[in-house]
Amino acid sequence: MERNVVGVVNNQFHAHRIVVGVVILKRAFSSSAANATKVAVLGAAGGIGQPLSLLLKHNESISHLALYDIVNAPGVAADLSHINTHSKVTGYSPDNDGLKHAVTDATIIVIPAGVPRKPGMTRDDLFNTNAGIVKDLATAAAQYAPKAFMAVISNPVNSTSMIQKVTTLDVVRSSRFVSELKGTDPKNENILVVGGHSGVTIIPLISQSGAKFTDDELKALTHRIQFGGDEVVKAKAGTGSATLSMAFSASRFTNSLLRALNGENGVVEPAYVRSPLFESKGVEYFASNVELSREGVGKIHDLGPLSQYEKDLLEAALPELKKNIAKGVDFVHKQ
Ligand SMILES: NC(=O)c1ccc[n+]([C@@H]2O[C@H](COP(=O)([O-])OP(=O)(O)OC[C@H]3O[C@@H](n4cnc5c(N)ncnc54)[C@H](O)[C@@H]3O)[C@@H](O)[C@H]2O)c1
Ligand SMILES: O=C(O)C[C@H](O)C(=O)O
Repeated sequence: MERNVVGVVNNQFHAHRIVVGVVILKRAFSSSAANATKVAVLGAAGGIGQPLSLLLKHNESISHLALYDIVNAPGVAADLSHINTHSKVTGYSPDNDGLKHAVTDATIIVIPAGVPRKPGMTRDDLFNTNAGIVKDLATAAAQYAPKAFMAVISNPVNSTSMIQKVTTLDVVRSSRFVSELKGTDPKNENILVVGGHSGVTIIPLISQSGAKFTDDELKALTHRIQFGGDEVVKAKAGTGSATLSMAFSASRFTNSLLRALNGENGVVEPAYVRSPLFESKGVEYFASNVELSREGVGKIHDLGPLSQYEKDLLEAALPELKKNIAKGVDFVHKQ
C-alpha cells in the first residue's frame, strides 16, 4: 500500500514508476481470485514481516501466504505452516527464482523489506538504501504479478509509496493515545490522521472526534502522535523501530483491502494516495480517508472541518510533503 503514500498507479502501464511508490492499483478482482487469494509478504523474516505473517495466517480470506526474504523465509514459513488455519504457507529465498515464485499470482503484495531507523536518524536517512530495495521488489512484482496491489511499508514512505498503510499506524496510535488520556475504550476513539507519515507531515484531526482538550494537552498529544515512531526507536535503543504495532496496522489495512476487493462497499481506510486534494498547491500525494474498492482506491474523501490549529498544522505539512514527494519522483526519473 505503498504510497501510505502516493497515488494510485496502474502498474500495467506504469511499471517503471513502481519504484518509487509502493503501491499500486490494479484491475478488477475476479470472483475466482476471491476464492483463491494469495498474499505475498516481501521481507517476511524481519521485525515487521514475522508478526505480520502471523496475523495474516489468521485471515480466513487468504488461501495462500507466500513469504520471501533474503534470509530465513523458508524457516518462518515452516513454523507458520503448523498453525491450524486453512491457508497454505510457502517460503522463498533469492535462490531458484524465489522472488518470482513468491509474487506470481498474488492478489496483494505487502513490502516490509528494508532497513529500520536507529536513534538519531530520520526516516529520510533510510532513503538511499530502502528506495533501491523497494525498486527491485516492485520491479519483480510488476513483471511477474502485474495485477497485484502493492502495499509498501518500507520507510521513508512519504517518498517511497504510492498507497500505503502507514497512516493506519498513525490512526492506531492516535486512537490509543487519546483513549489513554480520556480513560476511554480505544475502539470508540476514531481519530482521522491525514497528510503523510513523518514528523510535521502527520496531521491528526482531533477536533473532529469531539474530544475536548486544553491547548497544552492538545499540543502534547499532537506531538506524541507526530513523533510516536521516535518514541519506539528511542525505547528500542538501536535495535530497530516499531514492528508489532506496524504489523497490526498492516494486517488491518490488508484485511480492509481484501474486503473491498471481494465486493464489500463502504470500506474506508486512511491511505496515502495520488490525490486531488492539494494538487493545486503542488502536493500530488496526500493521505486522507479513502473508500477502498474492487479497483483499489475508490472515492477520496475531503478532510472535513478543521480547527484553526489543524489548519496551521496543514500549512506546516504541505511544503515538507512536497519535498518528500519530489525526492521519490527524482529517484524514479533517474532509473
Ligand atoms: N510505514 C510505517 O509506518 C513503518 C512502520 C515501522 C517500520 N517501517 C519500516 O519498515 C521497514 C522494515 O522494518 P523492520 O523493523 O521489519 O526491519 P527488519 O530489519 O527487522 O526487517 C527487514 C527485513 O527485510 C529483509 N530484506 C532486506 N532487503 C531485502 C530484499 N532486497 N528483499 C527481501 N527482503 C529484504 C531483511 O532480511 C529483513 O528480514 C523499515 O524500513 C522501517 O523503517 C515502516
Ligand atoms: O519511526 C519509524 O522509523 C518507523 C515507523 O515509521 C513508525 O512510525 O513507527
